[in-house]
Amino acid sequence: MTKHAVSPPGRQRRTFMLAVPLVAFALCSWPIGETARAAEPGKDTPVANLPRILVLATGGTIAGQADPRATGAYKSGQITGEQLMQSVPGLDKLAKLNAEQISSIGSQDMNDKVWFALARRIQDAFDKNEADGVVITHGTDTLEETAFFLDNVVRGDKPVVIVGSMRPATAISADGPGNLYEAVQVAADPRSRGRGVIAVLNDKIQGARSVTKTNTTSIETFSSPNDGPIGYVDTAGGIRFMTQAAGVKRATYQLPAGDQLPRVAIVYSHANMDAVPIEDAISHGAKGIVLAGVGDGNTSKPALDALEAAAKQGILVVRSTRVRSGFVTRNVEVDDDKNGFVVSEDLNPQKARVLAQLLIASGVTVPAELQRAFTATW
Ligand SMILES: NC(=O)C[C@H](N)C(=O)O
Repeated sequence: MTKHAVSPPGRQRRTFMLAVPLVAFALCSWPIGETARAAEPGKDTPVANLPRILVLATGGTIAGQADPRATGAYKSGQITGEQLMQSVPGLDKLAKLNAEQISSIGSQDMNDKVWFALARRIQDAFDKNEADGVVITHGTDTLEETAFFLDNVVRGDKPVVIVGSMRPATAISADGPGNLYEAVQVAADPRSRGRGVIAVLNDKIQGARSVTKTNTTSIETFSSPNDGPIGYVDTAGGIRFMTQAAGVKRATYQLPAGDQLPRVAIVYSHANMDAVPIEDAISHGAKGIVLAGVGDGNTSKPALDALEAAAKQGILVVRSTRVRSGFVTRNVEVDDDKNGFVVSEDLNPQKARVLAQLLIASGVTVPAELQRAFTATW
């Protein structure tokens, strides 16, 4: 050890006292690029300069209220979007807000009618330049399907953010107000443009293709098993985008006329699987069948035979998986080329179903084209 390796105690203290303010100054003035908060509207932004955010309320637990029937019981979709916004202090400093009620349902009741109404309203608001961004308040049960549907049918690059909560508005430590605040923060931020429909819950920003609900009741429920969040947001630190969302579409498909998508069934595979659920789906008029297969989108011999027969009848058969992460790959244990099947890649069964519906509605039948539609750019 040299004699300079250990400084005398007085010098150490002086160096330390000098270093602390220097480091603090450096940290405060460090240019933090994408994380910079300057782009975000704040308390000093004049109202006239605030972005215009259209809030479309659909119901869900975020709008839920306690039900006296039992402790912990509640009903979804009890309060309006307007009431929800009023319960969040400081929201009006982030954006000029305008709320519209599209529906008041738990998202277990989400349906094509509400999807079409949402898609048409958002498109109209963007086409007529009525809004700089949209926030959709939604139940969490089917939030990922709505996000994915809208990503495929709403054109443009203005932010569309979907938000929900796991605890009703009347709960102790309700997560809705914080989530809504962060959703508006993200929708109001120009850096959110061009990222497709994004979900904001519990401080995470996640892409429509990847995001999925992974826990029945915890507030830490949404994750993106194959690629993780695209960014983070919190009321103190602002927004940090880390990466681009996978497979961003923001419209490839036209909304079909009317307000209904073609019937596509999801068939869940398991041990000792027979062909009955597949035959049922066909007899009820399914135009497509998505297999929530075991492993890499596999299923039993009788079920495979029934699916092959379905594909021969012109029913679109998509192999997905009941496994939470990973990809379903073509022609591994199943001969997709021979059977006329499509694989869902990373799309879970519920999202593969939405895409199958849009493809059928668009009249796409060429196998290579169908398969291409399921393949994301990574
Ligand atoms: N946390 C929730 O929002 C669940 C509720 N069932 C819904 O999806 O509307």
